[in-house]
Amino acid sequence: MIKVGIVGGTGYTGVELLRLLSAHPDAQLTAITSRKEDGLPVADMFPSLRGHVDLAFSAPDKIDLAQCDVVFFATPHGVAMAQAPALLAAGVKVIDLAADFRLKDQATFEKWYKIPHTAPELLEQAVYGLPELNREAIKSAKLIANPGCYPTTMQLGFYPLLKAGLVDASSLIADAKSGVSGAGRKAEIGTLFSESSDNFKAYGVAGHRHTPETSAQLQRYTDDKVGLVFTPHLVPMIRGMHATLYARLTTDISNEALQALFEQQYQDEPFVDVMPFGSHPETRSTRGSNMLRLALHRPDGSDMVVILVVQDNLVKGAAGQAVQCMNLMFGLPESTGLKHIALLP
Ligand SMILES: NC(=O)C1=CN([C@@H]2O[C@H](COP(=O)(O)OP(=O)(O)OC[C@H]3O[C@@H](n4cnc5c(N)ncnc54)[C@H](OP(=O)(O)O)[C@@H]3O)[C@@H](O)[C@H]2O)C=CC1
Ligand SMILES: CC(=O)N[C@@H](CCC(=O)OP(=O)(O)O)C(=O)O
Repeated sequence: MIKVGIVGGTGYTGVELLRLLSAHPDAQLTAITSRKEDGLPVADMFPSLRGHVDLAFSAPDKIDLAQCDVVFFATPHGVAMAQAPALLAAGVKVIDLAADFRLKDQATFEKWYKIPHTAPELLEQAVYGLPELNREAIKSAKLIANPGCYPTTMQLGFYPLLKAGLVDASSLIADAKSGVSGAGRKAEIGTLFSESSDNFKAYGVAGHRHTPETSAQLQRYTDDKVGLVFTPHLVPMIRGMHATLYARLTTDISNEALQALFEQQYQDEPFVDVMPFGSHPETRSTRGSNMLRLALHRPDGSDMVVILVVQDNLVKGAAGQAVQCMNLMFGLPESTGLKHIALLP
């Protein structure tokens, strides 16, 4: 059994990790931290876990995480970078769901996250945890930078087109919508029921930190300079993310050939579903599952290709993806513990 620690067990991605890992056949939950809920049984806070998790939360300074084989950080940016050096030195693998190790360039990280990076020496060894595009490196990684939720949709949607050199890399557009759980469980005015329900708005239009993350990753797959305009929106739902991606074709290609390109790219992927051409994937078709679904469109008379991508921001966008990485790092079949079908309605 893999002994698992979770730092930040009271947040939305933390409780999602608990849901997935408590049912994982090869994982044994060993340590779950909370600064505020030290001593409280996990199932008292989250009754959905009654009968599944019998541990209590521990304050981070009261627990020896070095006893774990792997520690997940489901914490705000800046927490993992403080603790990862000692854990890695003790032989513990680390999977960070935050952005501490996603950007290779320290200055870019500090510009966007507005905190100093305290473990820049680890940036080079950190492996970006997007299994569909980085599987071999993840298998031997000791430190995983789990991707952001929006970047997962953008990369898996644009990648086949960029790799095949079919689109203008300099004019990519992503118009994406997230459910409110994407903002976490912490109290904030913008996520109050009366602010976020029956309401719809864009944010971060002038610049969102997921733009440099996504651009840097996409740049790995093309020699042309990647230019990405990304606009996130908050929608009045709890879970789910929908990205509408636009790319300008530079080659004359049929719809059938485009569809075949995506189907071939993802044919062996357990968590990417290429739907029939012209489909309209719904966020609820991924709710609670680790599946990302996408569909291609060609607006009549246009040289643009439109890719619709949906996922559950807390699963494929965060905790499920992190467990997918754990499976790879420990030599397990990649889908272990991740075969849930989405919840309808
Ligand atoms: N929500 C989402 O859809 C996604 C989130 N992410 C990223 O995952 C991370 C976690 O997000 P999310 O679960 O939504 O956040 P939440 O705000 O819901 O939870 C944060 C957790 O971190 C703990 N925490 C906060 N500060 C510290 C600290 N200084 N030391 C130790 N623990 C701390 C909190 O617990 P306590 O206060 O009890 O200690 C809480 O359990 C973030 O970096 C986020 O950007 C990534 C992809 C998607
Ligand atoms: C709705 C909402 O607020 N979403 C978050 C994204 C959460 C996430 O995936 O981002 P990081 O891990 O990079 O923080 C946001 O836009 O900041």
